[in-house]
Amino acid sequence: MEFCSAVGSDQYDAVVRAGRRLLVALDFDGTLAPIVDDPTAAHIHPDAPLVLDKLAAEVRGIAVITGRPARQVLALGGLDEVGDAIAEHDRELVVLGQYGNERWTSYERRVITPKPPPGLSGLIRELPRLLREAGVPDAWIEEKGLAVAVHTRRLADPEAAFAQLLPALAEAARERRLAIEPGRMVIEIRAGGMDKGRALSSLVSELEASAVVFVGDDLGDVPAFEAALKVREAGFPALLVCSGSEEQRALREIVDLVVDGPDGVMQFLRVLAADVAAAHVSK
Ligand SMILES: O=P(O)(O)OC[C@H]1O[C@H](O[C@H]2O[C@H](CO)[C@@H](O)[C@H](O)[C@H]2O)[C@H](O)[C@@H](O)[C@@H]1O
Repeated sequence: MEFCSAVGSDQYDAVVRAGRRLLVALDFDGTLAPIVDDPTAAHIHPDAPLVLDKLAAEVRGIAVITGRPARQVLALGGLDEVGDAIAEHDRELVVLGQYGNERWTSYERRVITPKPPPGLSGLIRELPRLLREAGVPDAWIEEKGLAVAVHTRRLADPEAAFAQLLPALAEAARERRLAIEPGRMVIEIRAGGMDKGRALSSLVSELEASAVVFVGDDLGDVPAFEAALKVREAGFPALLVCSGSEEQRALREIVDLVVDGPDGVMQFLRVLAADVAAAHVSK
């Protein structure tokens, strides 16, 4: 493994030694699932169920922390079944959807979700007009219950459309006291007050984990990387891993390791599982 931070190698060794105290948290799109043009067809990497199962046997817990609605990611990820397999090792799979606003666990098997933020339904009604006025009438609108996402990936010039839309959608969000979440060819408008960092920090406390690995690919993952850094600053091991892409290079500056997209994530998790297992044997 080629680490890109000065502390990456030591942190990797320390999270391996943490073993059953280690929480591994992963983003979904671009990390566990390859990016595809149609968001409704973004299925989990075919190797992921087995890889997560093997890893779960060695660590404290596995979590998926995603911008997707929890129910959607359960279906696209086959995560119910992954939860069944993990239960065989007496481990829990936690899914935190909509940037931590929704929660599902393989022990409880129900999605807990808050009410949509005030202002969202009015904004959704206004969106077709806003898109027309921004000169991007054909952007795809994804209604997510607690949020709305506007996608440009399937347009003729996705980057230009994204740049045209961002100021208009940021203004519309600000007027309604909603948060804006730019991502890979997507601009999301959602409730503020929660992000993947808060979600990760709460989960570390809840599971009493004393080491963390977080893997993500996009700007919405930055708060989770920052939360992992706080774990490290508190004196516990934390490894920050980027699922690398040409599309999103900004994360490379803040992480310890860049792997080659979801294929690279699978390879990293396999090696991590094997190293943690070997460390248990040698104890
Ligand atoms: O937090 P994540 O799990 O990474 O979810 C973030 C957003 O991902 C989805 O959009 C992204 O993936 C699509 C499928 O590969 C792709 O077409 C799109 O361009 C990407 O931005 C999803 O549709 C959003 O709702 C999520 O918030």
